[in-house]
Amino acid sequence: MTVQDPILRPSGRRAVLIDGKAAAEGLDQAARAGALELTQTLGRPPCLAVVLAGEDPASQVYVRNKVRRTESAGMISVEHRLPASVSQDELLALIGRLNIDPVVDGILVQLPLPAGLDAQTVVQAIDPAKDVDGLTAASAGALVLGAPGLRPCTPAGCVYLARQALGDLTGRHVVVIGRSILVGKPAALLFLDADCTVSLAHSRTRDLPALARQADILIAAAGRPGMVKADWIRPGATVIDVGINRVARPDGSSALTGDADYEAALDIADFITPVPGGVGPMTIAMLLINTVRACARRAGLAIPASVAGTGAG
Ligand SMILES: NC(=O)C1=CN([C@@H]2O[C@H](COP(=O)(O)OP(=O)(O)OC[C@H]3O[C@@H](n4cnc5c(N)ncnc54)[C@H](OP(=O)(O)O)[C@@H]3O)[C@@H](O)[C@H]2O)C=CC1
Ligand SMILES: Nc1nc(=O)c2c([nH]1)NC[C@@H]1CN(c3ccc(C(=O)N[C@@H](CCC(=O)O)C(=O)O)cc3)C=[N+]21
Repeated sequence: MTVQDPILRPSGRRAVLIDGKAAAEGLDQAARAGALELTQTLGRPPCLAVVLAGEDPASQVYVRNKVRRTESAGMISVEHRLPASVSQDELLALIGRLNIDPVVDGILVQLPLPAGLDAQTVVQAIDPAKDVDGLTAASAGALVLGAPGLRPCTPAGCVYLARQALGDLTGRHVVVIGRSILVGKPAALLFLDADCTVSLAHSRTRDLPALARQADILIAAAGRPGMVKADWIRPGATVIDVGINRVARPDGSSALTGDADYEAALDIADFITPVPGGVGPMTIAMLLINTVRACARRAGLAIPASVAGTGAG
């Protein structure tokens, strides 16, 4: 598939949805096959430990789906839910225990952490061999250097979905909105690795709508519902919507929505990821794949063939 010249685009055609849920199911199968192979060799399944402090809504959605999918991929999921009042020292002590626990292969600390806790100190305490989120200095350094390592899951999912829609990404202009350590910054580096030309935008960027309009691929990762308007999107562009925002409905219930004005974007973009059903499921798929990889590496085994060509890095 290629992006069509906007002039040739038949009027009235709507954007093609990039089905993150279906892509994630395929990757989950690969992770499952890898987990089975490791279980047979090691006599125990790969194990992911998740630390959730406080009540961030996007994190709650993540944890719910992650536990289910880790288990259905034949891996063990251990959850550590802590109150928002947990101290930095308690959190560091827990990570210390998980680091030395021989049957824990992956450690993920949900971000953002509650106020008063220093996310950098906590994340950097994770053993890089277990850093399935790809956030430690060792993983981030490997990403910058182009060395092998565990890559951040959400950005890896964005690249995967962009490739699925567009094929080779060489030379495409990618505008990433958001520069967090979790999403925006590593996304910029991964698209750079895919030979894209990358602009990294943030809250101090001047004339963001004009910059966004130059994007062949627009990555929306600001956490601002509806921020990306129709006139921010170049006709024929691909929109990858990372935002997971819980918004109140008039009837008092709540819905998940992304950072793009989705309905309006459908008339302008050629390809778009929905929320839900886009990047979110891919994040979990990449996490499962990273857990299989971490488990194999820690045991000194080859990466199982089923996951070797997937993910990033
Ligand atoms: N789908 C998924 O799997 C995942 C989804 N998410 C979601 O993605 C979103 C972003 O997450 P995360 O990166 O952790 O969030 P952060 O809050 O850590 O970072 C947000 C970034 O967006 C920038 N930003 C905020 N407002 C604006 C604005 N008005 N104009 C331009 N830039 C802006 C900020 O700029 P500055 O640095 O200048 O402050 C910052 O760099 C959230 O909705 C989160 O829930 C996150 C992880 C995974
Ligand atoms: N250290 C860390 N790493 C993260 O990757 C991380 C994090 N902290 N904190 C929170 C955000 C958010 N996040 C999501 C992942 C998947 C879905 C997900 O499964 N979304 C489904 C939701 C479906 C539904 O349940 O409604 C979808 O979009 O289709 C959501 C949100 C990961 N994050």
